[in-house]
Amino acid sequence: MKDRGAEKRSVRDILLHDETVFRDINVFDPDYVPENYRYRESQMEALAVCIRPALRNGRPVNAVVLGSCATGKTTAIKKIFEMVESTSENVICCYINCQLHTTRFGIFSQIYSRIFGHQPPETGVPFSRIYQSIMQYLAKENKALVVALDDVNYLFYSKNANKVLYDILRAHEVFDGVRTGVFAILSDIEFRYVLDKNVNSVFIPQEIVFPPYTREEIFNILRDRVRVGFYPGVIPDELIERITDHTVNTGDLRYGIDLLRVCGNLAEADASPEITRRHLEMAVKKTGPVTLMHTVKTLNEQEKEFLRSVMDAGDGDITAGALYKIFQGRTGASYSSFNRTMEKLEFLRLIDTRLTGKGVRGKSRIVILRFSLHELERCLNS
Ligand SMILES: Nc1ncnc2c1ncn2[C@@H]1O[C@H](COP(=O)(O)OP(=O)(O)OP(=O)(O)O)[C@@H](O)[C@H]1O
Repeated sequence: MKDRGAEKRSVRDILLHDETVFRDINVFDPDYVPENYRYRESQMEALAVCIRPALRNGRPVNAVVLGSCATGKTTAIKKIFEMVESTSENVICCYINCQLHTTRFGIFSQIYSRIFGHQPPETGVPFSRIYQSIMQYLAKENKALVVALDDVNYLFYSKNANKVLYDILRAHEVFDGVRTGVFAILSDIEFRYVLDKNVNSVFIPQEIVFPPYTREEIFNILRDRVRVGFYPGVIPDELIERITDHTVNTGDLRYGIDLLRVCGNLAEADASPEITRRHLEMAVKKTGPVTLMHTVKTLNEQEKEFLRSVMDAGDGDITAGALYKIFQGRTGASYSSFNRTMEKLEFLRLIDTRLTGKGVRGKSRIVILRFSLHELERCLNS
């Protein structure tokens, strides 16, 4: 690199600097689908077995796809959907992120848009008309529909899971010949029993499990990403080993991939042709817990204010009553709205609450943050 070692660089230098350590920076994006997708052959086969009947005029088999965060569930679904659609025109595959789409209308709008190539109008069209258009199209064209509901636990919170599954899976009772299936993706194993308890027997799924990656697998996945994302020689294997250790400690492969990206950016900011140990140390300080960050980003302002109130309360136990006073000071919201927010954040595993046995009928609760204040602050401020 031309200006390697330059002590002081002007803003203009930085903007015009045209050398890069990245062969393809998109490789480090959260929704990048890697060409080389290893260690998930048996899960891909299980997904294929579920879809196969749909290719032969039958009904797809429902599945629940289980595994902790960043174990490759979404990637597997996207890859298999891509394969199916390039193989056959008789199956429509629709991937829906339930963190973004939590209502019946929202979910069926996504399916509608997948089929017709545009969203239905947001107002003035009743749900039933959208639903009918979808099902009539499937019946008339004799096409099967497979819907992947990613992070389906968000639908439980909005209490829409049962209705949505029912709408999709019992369509054939009203629309003759319609063939539909659902892949429900869950990253929190604890929700497995919630699914059984809350969803009626219309959904009897095959279970496809994505176990956590071993250390060696993580190292190989990160090294593959390095090969595609960086120019040769940018990062030595020894540093990939260190990043692997950090990744194993957090249990989140996304964190490792993000560390690589941040390291690359820091090397570039230094006009260094390679990533050094110092860049990694800086990157570790800069990079927050990716999954927590991801969840916090999906919260609305009131939910974030709740978390800020927890931060205001500082370390140590705080009762729900005391926390409400802080929350009310920040938002002016009612106690019932505070309670609803608390339930949602507990549901999303951001906080825990525990009964103290005191207060009215022993119902006083304390609120416990499931992450450190420091981590939370980083996520709220990013
Ligand atoms: N076997 C693999 N090979 C290469 N990259 C992988 C593999 N598994 C996961 N990844 C990468 O890890 C990141 C997270 O993967 P993905 O989104 O598929 O996980 P997930 O299980 O759906 O996560 P979550 O439950 O948190 O949504 C992505 O960048 C993906 O490319």
